[in-house]
Amino acid sequence: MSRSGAVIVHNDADVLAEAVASRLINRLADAQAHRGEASIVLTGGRIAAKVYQNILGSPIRTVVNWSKVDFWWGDERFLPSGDPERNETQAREAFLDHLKVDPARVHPMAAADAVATPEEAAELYRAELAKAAGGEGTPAFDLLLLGIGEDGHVASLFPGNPALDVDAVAAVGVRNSPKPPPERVSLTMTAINSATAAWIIASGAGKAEAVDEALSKRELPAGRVQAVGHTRWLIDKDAAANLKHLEF
Ligand SMILES: O=C1O[C@H](COP(=O)(O)O)[C@@H](O)[C@H](O)[C@H]1O
Repeated sequence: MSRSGAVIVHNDADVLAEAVASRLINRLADAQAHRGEASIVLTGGRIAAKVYQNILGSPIRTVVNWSKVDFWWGDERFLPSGDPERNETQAREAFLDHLKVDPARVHPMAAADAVATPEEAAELYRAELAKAAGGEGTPAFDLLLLGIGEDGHVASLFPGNPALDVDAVAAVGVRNSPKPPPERVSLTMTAINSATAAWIIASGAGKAEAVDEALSKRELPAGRVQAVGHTRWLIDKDAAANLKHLEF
C-alpha cells in the first residue's frame, strides 16, 4: 500500500469536530462493510473530546455497528482508573458509555491502581495488542486518531524523551513527561505508523507553530507520523495559520 497524506483545513473547532466525527463514522462503516468489524485507536485532548461528543450527536452514527468496533488508545496518563484526567475516562464519558459497544472490544491501558508502573502497563498492552494481531505486533488499525501538543508531541511521545526512539516494541512506559502527569503509557512510533490510516487533529492558535514545524521539518514527533495507507492532518484555520503550503 502506498503512503500518502494531505492537510485539510476547516473554519473553526466546531466545524472541524463535526467533520472529523462524520469522516470517522464513515471510515468505520466502510471497514465493517468490508470485513464485518472495525478498529480505532483513540486519543486524548480537547479537540478529541469535541469529536467524541459530535459522534454521539451525529444522525449518521447508526451506520456503524458499535458492538463490532475494537477501541484502543494511542496513549494514556498513568493515573488511577476513573480519574478525569485519563484519556479512557474522557472517551467513556463523552461517547463510549452511551453507545452499544462490546466491553470485550474496549482495550484501555492499565491504570495506576491496577499495576505498579507505566512499564508494566505497557507490557500488558503489548500482550493485548499481540493477541489481537494473532501472535505479535499490532493489529492493522483501520483508523488511528492523534492530537498534537504545543510542543509537537503525539500520543505520549514527547520531543527529546527516550520513549520517542523506542522502535522494537508496540507500547512503552513514559517517564518525565513535560506535560502532567509525568508518568504515561504510549504506543511507539512504530505502532502508530503501522496503522492503515492516521489522522492528526489540531485546533487553535496554540497549535499553529507545532503544526507548521512538524510539517516543514519532519523532526517533531508529529512530523514523523506516516501511516501505511494515508495520513491526514485535519485542522482548523487557527492551527493552520503558519502553514505556507497545504500539500505534503
Ligand atoms: O496529554 C495529551 O495531550 C495531547 C493534546 O491535548 P490537547 O488538549 O492540547 O489537544 C493529546 O493528544 C494526548 O493524547 C494527551 O495524552
